Amino acid sequence: MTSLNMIDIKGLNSYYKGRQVLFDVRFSIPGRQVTVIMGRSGCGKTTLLRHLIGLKPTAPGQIFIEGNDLGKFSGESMEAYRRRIGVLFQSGALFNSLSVSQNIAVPLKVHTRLPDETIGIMTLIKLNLVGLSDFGDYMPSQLSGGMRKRAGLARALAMDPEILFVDEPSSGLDPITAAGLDDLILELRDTLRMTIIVVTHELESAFKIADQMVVMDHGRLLASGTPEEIRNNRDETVVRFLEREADEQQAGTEKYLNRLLSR
Ligand SMILES: Nc1ncnc2c1ncn2[C@@H]1O[C@H](COP(=O)(O)OP(=O)(O)OP(=O)(O)O)[C@@H](O)[C@H]1O
Repeated sequence: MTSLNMIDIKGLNSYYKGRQVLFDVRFSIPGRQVTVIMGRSGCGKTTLLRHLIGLKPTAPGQIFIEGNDLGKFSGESMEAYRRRIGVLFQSGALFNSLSVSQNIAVPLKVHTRLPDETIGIMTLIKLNLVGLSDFGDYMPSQLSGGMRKRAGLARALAMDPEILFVDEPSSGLDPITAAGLDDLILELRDTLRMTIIVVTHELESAFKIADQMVVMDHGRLLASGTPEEIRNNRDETVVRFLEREADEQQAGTEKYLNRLLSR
């Protein structure tokens, strides 16, 4: 028996006010692996993510979740799907007026009727998972960028999602903190066996965490495959993308190190 993919995207097109930004995108996301969606700024990664989490209607084109057409989900099925997914947005998207613990408790309060005591315990478990056990009472403004990302991740994990979507985990973080977040993503895949979809333009991070990669360019799928297959892809546009990103990333790391050394 062939195993079912967690998600199949078939001929997805997308528009903002009549302007087409995704063109016939098709690929599959296997379960319990890390799939990385890569591409330069503006190529449509976040838009694709918005379709995948049901924030943008899929027609024309289809997205299947374990074989079921997302576009045909009833309100109830969509609610059930949302309970199965966790999303870490680019900014971390924490509520600034709530403490870290209160932020993590939000999905549990919205989606469950669990007593406060149970929610408190579950919140602690998630804080521990992301290495923030001592920071539950802190306000988001008191945290560093990396810690805010971790807190956002803890909130995305609050409902024990089967599928985790992460938008640009490294954005705004220094390379060392970003690497720590990559390790955490791999740990979630290995220990909790989650299906993880990461959107990024950071090459080093992408090759470190991906089981499967998808490269997008101007709203089109340029290539997909294992990291090995992408690295060996001889298509001119793919090669150019990888070389240019590597140069830019190197420049970014050098800039960071120079900044550190000049302090
Ligand atoms: N809300 C919106 N309204 C109109 N156009 C949009 C909107 N969001 C994105 N776009 C456009 O859609 C295209 C794809 O944008 P998208 O944000 O999906 O790309 P991206 O690859 O995620 O970029 P980045 O890495 O900078 O976040 C871009 O041309 C962008 O200008």
